[in-house]
Amino acid sequence: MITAARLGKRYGDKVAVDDLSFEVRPGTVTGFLGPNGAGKSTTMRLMLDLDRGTGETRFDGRRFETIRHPMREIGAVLEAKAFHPTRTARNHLRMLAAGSGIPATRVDEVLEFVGIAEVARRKPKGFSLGMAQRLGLAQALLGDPATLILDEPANGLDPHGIHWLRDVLRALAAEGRTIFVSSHLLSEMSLMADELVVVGRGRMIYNGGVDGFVRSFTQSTVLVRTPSVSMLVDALRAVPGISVSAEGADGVRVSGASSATVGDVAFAAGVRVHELSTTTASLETAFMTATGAAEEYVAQAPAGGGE
Ligand SMILES: Nc1ncnc2c1ncn2[C@@H]1O[C@H](COP(=O)(O)OP(=O)(O)OP(=O)(O)O)[C@@H](O)[C@H]1O
Repeated sequence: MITAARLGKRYGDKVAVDDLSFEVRPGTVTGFLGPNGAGKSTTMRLMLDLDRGTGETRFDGRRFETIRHPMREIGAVLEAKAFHPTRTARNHLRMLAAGSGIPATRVDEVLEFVGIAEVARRKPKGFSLGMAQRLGLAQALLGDPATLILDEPANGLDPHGIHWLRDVLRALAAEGRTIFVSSHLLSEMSLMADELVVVGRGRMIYNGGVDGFVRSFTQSTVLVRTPSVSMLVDALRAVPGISVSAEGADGVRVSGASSATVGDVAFAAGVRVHELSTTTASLETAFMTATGAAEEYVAQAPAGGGE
């Protein structure tokens, strides 16, 4: 369990992280989302005592600085390409293993596990971003830690790599580990994460389950197909709070009511229904709504768009 309490960080006048508190529970993948510049990397650095700020983070009740062999308890990758410039990938890991009392045999095990055993005798300098990400994950897993903190681990991975990462993180969580992972890939996050911490301009926007996030920041709608569109529209318009719009020749899109309510209204009005389905918005839509006002860097619309 990670407990982050009142984390804060300023750069001059700029508040990068503003009083953030959250918990990351074992057995779950917790996604850390936020627009560019929202304070995700700074928060992760604060959690690992790599930056000075306010507040404190505890890992199973203990502060990072009091943990004797951090690699054996907390695996972290904050920068994809932070490796020794002249050592081979394998030697880089062997050196880290030796420093933390981890047997050298574990190095080949993790290199195999992340799928880069073939290039282990090359220098990471020449690695693609995807290969570097895999080496980073190998490094994080070296000490078989119960906690993983990963900043944008999917960045640079191809679709197969992303799929693989998702399976790996879910499997590691299923073993009871605590996994905190930031990402910009929202569709991936919706498949990978159970819980979310969403920040904007350093502040907490949402902390809770993925489904709850989508429900809180989007509105699901109900689609009805019926041969009696006008009868149904009249019946629905009589109900306060419901709004309707046409969807093709035989469809009605309904906002502000559950499918059960819509079905009951149709039944009471004697309207035959051929389809009744709920459309839930995506995590991406929820993210855009939740963080729209908290975006740090907003691109200008291209000039001469010819609207
Ligand atoms: N060393 C620094 N000096 C000054 N400002 C900084 C420094 N590092 C970060 N910041 C500022 O703090 C804020 C948070 O940055 P941070 O890198 O933590 O955001 P992020 O959510 O990780 O962004 P991204 O998704 O783009 O990686 C930003 O406004 C950034 O410009």
